[in-house]
Amino acid sequence: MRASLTKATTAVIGIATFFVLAVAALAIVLVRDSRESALADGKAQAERFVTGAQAAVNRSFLGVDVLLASIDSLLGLQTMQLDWLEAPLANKLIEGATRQNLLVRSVALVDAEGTVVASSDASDTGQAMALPLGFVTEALEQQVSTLLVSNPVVSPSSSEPVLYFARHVRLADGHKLLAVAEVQVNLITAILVQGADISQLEATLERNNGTMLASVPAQESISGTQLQPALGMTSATPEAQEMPSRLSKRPAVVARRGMLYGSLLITASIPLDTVLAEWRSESKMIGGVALTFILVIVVAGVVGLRYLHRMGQAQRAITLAKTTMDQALESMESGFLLLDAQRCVVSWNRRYLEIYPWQRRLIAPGMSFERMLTNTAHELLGDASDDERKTWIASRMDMLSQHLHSHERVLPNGNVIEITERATPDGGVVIVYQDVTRLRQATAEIEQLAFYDPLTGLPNRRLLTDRLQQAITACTRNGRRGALLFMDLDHFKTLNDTLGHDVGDLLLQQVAQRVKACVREADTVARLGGDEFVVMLLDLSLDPLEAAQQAQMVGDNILHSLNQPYLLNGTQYRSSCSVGAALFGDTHQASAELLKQADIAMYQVKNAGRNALCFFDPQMLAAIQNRADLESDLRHALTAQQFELHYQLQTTDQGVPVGAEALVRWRHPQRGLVSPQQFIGLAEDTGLILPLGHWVMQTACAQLTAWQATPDKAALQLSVNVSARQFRQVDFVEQVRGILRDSGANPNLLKLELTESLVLDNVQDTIAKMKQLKATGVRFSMDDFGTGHSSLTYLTQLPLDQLKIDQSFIHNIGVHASDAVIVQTIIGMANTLGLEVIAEGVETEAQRDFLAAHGCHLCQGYLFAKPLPVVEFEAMLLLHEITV
Ligand SMILES: Nc1nc2c(ncn2[C@@H]2O[C@H](COP(=O)(O)OP(=O)(O)OP(=O)(O)O)[C@@H](O)[C@H]2O)c(=O)[nH]1
Repeated sequence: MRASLTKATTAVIGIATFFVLAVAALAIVLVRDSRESALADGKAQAERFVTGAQAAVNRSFLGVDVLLASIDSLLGLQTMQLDWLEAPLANKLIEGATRQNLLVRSVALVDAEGTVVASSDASDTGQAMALPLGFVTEALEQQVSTLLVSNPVVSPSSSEPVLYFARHVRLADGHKLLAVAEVQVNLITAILVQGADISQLEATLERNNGTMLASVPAQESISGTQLQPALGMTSATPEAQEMPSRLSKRPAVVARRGMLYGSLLITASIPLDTVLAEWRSESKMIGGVALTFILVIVVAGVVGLRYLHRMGQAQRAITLAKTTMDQALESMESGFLLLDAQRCVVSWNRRYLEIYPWQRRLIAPGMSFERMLTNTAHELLGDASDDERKTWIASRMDMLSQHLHSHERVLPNGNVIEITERATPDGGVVIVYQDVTRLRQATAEIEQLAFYDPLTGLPNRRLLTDRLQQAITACTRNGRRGALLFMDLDHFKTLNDTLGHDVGDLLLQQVAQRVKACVREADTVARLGGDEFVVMLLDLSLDPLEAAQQAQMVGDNILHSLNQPYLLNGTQYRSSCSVGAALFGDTHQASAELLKQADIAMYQVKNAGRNALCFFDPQMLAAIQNRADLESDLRHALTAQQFELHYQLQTTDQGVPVGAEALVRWRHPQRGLVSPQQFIGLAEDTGLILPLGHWVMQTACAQLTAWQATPDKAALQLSVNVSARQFRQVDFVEQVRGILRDSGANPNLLKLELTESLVLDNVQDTIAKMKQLKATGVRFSMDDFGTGHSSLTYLTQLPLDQLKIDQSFIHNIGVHASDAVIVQTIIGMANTLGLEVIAEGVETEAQRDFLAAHGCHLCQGYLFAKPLPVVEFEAMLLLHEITV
């Protein structure tokens, strides 16, 4: 393409140059020819002129010659002697003859001395005639009388330049006389010009030796002088020549003609300026036209070259764009195949051949796509019959014609190729092949992560919910039943805590395997998280009872399977699980609702002792709903100031008040007074125990401060229960100190009651915190003592002040002998350790007496007082009603 452009450029330059040269050459030829012709015309004109002048001057000179020659016979000189000549008569005769000739001014007859013998002007007779020197002698010495013409001289009579013409005549006595005619030069020049009107013409009458006799224009200054070069006579009618003009010496065409009279000739010079004047304007015109042509050719050439240059630029741009496009296509991550409107291959890229390596040996521009498909069919459908292959090819061609845009194919190597087809404006098709193997793998992985539990590979909550919703819809439609088994491993936390999280994971994986083995393929086993699994059973009986039996059977199988020993990292382990079951299919329920039902049933099993299966009971749902409502109310109770403290008296066995236990009460606007048994557990589960505990501590300390101001109550101690969560707070010690500081209560009167389980949970932390608080004066009592696994070891380490015997033992005094023994032991232990001991739940005098008899002199119980609001409590103290 580039070479052809270069050729075209060269051709344009060549053609333009050729035409320019041709026009220039033609112009030069025309100009030269025209010059030649102008010169020829000029020469012809000069020759015509000189020929005419020659004839005219010859005629005039002949007239003068005849006049002079006739003098002889006119005067009869041949028959007379000189003495016989009668001058007056001769004068008259001569005058008469002279008058016949217009050219001649006068004619005289002179002797050898130059004296006028007779003359047309009678006055001259006898006078010496002023002839040029030697003229008379030369004329007389002629052997044969011929006309002799003198050089120009100024006539003495007319003072004008004249020429003298002379011829001698012989007298009878042998004397020679000379007949002389005087002719004015200007008359000769007039004859010479003949009225011709040739611009800047120079005409001369001269001798062969160059002596000029007359000229046009008249040149008196050089008249008689010799013109150079002397032209002489070469031929009778020599051609005109280019040479300097005779007078002004300017370049000219010069023609000449010899006269009848020997040595005289006539020249005509026409300057080249005149000759070539017309040629010059013609040349200018030719030059102008040629120049115009040349300009047109040059402009056309330049336009052509510019067009070619632009074409070259456009071609370079196209080439660059094509190269860029080719590079882009080659570096494309996708395969690319371009088909024309006839579905034949136009182009493809490297990636296409990487995806379809078997096309390498076959593909070629112009090959039909159908043929390529035949090749592909052999690779993709190795075992297929010819008919199957043909069908495959036909369907593929069909797809191509329909422009389905995008579809996928799996190659024999497992790669997934997405094929996208787009129609091109010229009816062809661009097919893009993208390897989406990784994308599909990633999608599958994402799906796995989104819908499956990574630990067990089981469907997760999301997928279960989805499938459950579908199953509920399907069951509602076909009337069949399904069941949901909600499973939670028993005491799984203990396994985690004892053998570690990794071992816990192993158990979860084995549980997943075992549960899967207990159900059919169509059923779903999912892990919700932690140790919670759900089994969704499908296609159970239409009859609800039968369906429940089928679910029970599967559930029992699962329980049995999970009860079998596990081998976890070489350690044998036994586990069980609790299963809650819920049937679905009779009405359309939300999946969340069903899950909740099965969950409730599972909690029922947990409460009932675990390792069993229980179907969902609607009453249980009501209880749970109630608990949820209570929780919601509890959250608002603090801000709504619905809590209050009641105080239960602590006294000596003699009824002397020593203090009180602060007990929290919830006065609900609708429910009335809610007992702590109903809400303390809930507050602990929800974490609300923390703000509640803080409020109790603040209120109790404020009360202590208030009592300090009244002498009868200033010594009362106040016991406050502390929950485990509250005590475990990192800043618990700080909180108590802060409350004491803010309230101004005496720390020695504040007694914190801790349970055995709290203390045992983290003995070291408990001791540390107790010691810190003890340092500020706070006292400690061990609540519910005797119910836990108390050991002497930690009792000795704890900075306790008091043991509080649990009311269950007090209640059984006199009922179970063993409990009475326990009470005695506790009292003994307290005495041994130097601790105070107090009994709670003292309701009878017998109990009080038993306790007093065995050394426990502090009591709390209905026998002395019930828990009372502060006003009533204080009123009770005032009335001293304690008279037991
Ligand atoms: N190993 C392991 N433990 C987990 C995982 N997810 C949650 N857990 C633990 O599973 C335990 C679940 O305990 P719960 O079901 O609440 O209590 P439990 O000990 O099984 O007691 P019950 O269910 O009342 O019998 C918690 O200790 C969680 O920390 C997990 O992916 N792997």
